[in-house]
Amino acid sequence: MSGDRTSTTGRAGEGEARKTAEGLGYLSGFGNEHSSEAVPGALPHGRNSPQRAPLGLYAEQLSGSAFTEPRAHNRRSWLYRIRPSAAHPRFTRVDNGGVRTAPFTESAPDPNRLRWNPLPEPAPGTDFLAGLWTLGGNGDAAQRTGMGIHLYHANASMTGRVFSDADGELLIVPERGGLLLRTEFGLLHAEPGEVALIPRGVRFRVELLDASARGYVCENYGAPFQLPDLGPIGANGLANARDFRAPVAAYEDVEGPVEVVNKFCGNLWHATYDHSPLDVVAWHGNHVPYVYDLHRFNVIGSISYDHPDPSIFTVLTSPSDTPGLAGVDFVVFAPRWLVGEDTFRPPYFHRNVMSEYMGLIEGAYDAKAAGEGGFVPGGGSLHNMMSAHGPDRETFEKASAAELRPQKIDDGLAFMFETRWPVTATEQAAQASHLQRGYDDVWQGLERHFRN
Ligand SMILES: O=C(O)Cc1cc(O)ccc1O
Ligand SMILES: [Fe+2]
Repeated sequence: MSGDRTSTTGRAGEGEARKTAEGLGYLSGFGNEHSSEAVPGALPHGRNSPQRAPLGLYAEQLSGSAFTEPRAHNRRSWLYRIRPSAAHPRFTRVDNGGVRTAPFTESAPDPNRLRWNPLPEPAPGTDFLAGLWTLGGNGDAAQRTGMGIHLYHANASMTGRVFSDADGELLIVPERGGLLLRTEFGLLHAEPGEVALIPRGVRFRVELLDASARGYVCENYGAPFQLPDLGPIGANGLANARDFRAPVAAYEDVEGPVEVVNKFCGNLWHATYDHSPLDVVAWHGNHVPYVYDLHRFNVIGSISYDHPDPSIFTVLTSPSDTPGLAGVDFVVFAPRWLVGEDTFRPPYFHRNVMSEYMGLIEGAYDAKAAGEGGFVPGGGSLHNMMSAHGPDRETFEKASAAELRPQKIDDGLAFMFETRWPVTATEQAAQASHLQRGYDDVWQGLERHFRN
């Protein structure tokens, strides 16, 4: 793909960005050593940092792991750009808007089950960054542990500004409205049902492909997401590595003021550059943005009896220092067949040492009644460490009486951010008007059936 020389930022709803998003080229594979050049000859061969980089470009390394981390976890990319990133003026603080960062100390961690409706309509002219709203999280961004859970609701493209997050990588889960992500590495297109990942520190701009856009973001402060081990599942299955797509190089050669907003240790800082930092003409490496279509997930489940634990639905995992204990797992509940014999098929009643934030991308979820005031697309639930939850009354009654024929669950797409540390809600989330204050009621009226 040739260099995208000019910035076509476009207004929300304009066809321009969608046209650009269609037919984008991609590089396939997870964690690969990719390479890409927007102009032939821009990528040096045989070395990373020649005395003079090709075409008068500057060579720059972007490290996503310590230099010394084991090869299997080492992440870095080499960027060949019009100006080095170092050529920038001083950053100064700007208002954090709705963005909050760990440690989350504004409110006490709450053992109650919490559920929210979707974010309210934003004011006209709200872009992705202005529309980011933090629900809560855990850990400590400066210690590089834990995560932030955000939602976004935007009705304008980012124009004249780009964003980067030093605190963590961003897993963007669109629920409504397509996104065109212009990154230092090239362009990514993410529709609802797909997810996009922007690595720590990578500059990007979000353009809307529809009049508005809504979704979820997991800001992972910890180790970069990786594919889970498959163990006895074997060499294939769950999210297959080849279905992850990285962009091909595309650059902007824009001289003129561009606002760069940098999230650093919980605060937003900005500087006005005299050029666009999306000026990378070629790159190679494995610290790269990517998109993944959740419909490609190979769902594995029980073909005999019982409801398996949802760890088999793990798309990506961010390991912590303890093997098997994730800082955060990204889990998807994708269309699948249920065939279990003599089995209560929806999610079971449970209390979990892990904490679970769930969102809904489309349709309904099989443990919860759908519809207004329930678990709806764009809404979310938080079931913190050891809080008792599971099917609501209506689901329990139906599933206990259902005839156990093979059943296709294909009316929804839900996901979970599951984490080893309790999630503390922000003050704005704890007080939000869109918090469902009667959520506990869904488990009221579960009748006593005991006979002795
Ligand atoms: O609470 C939830 O709905 C998530 C979940 C799903 C499942 O199938 C089993 C356990 C679990 O926590
Ligand atoms: Fe659960």
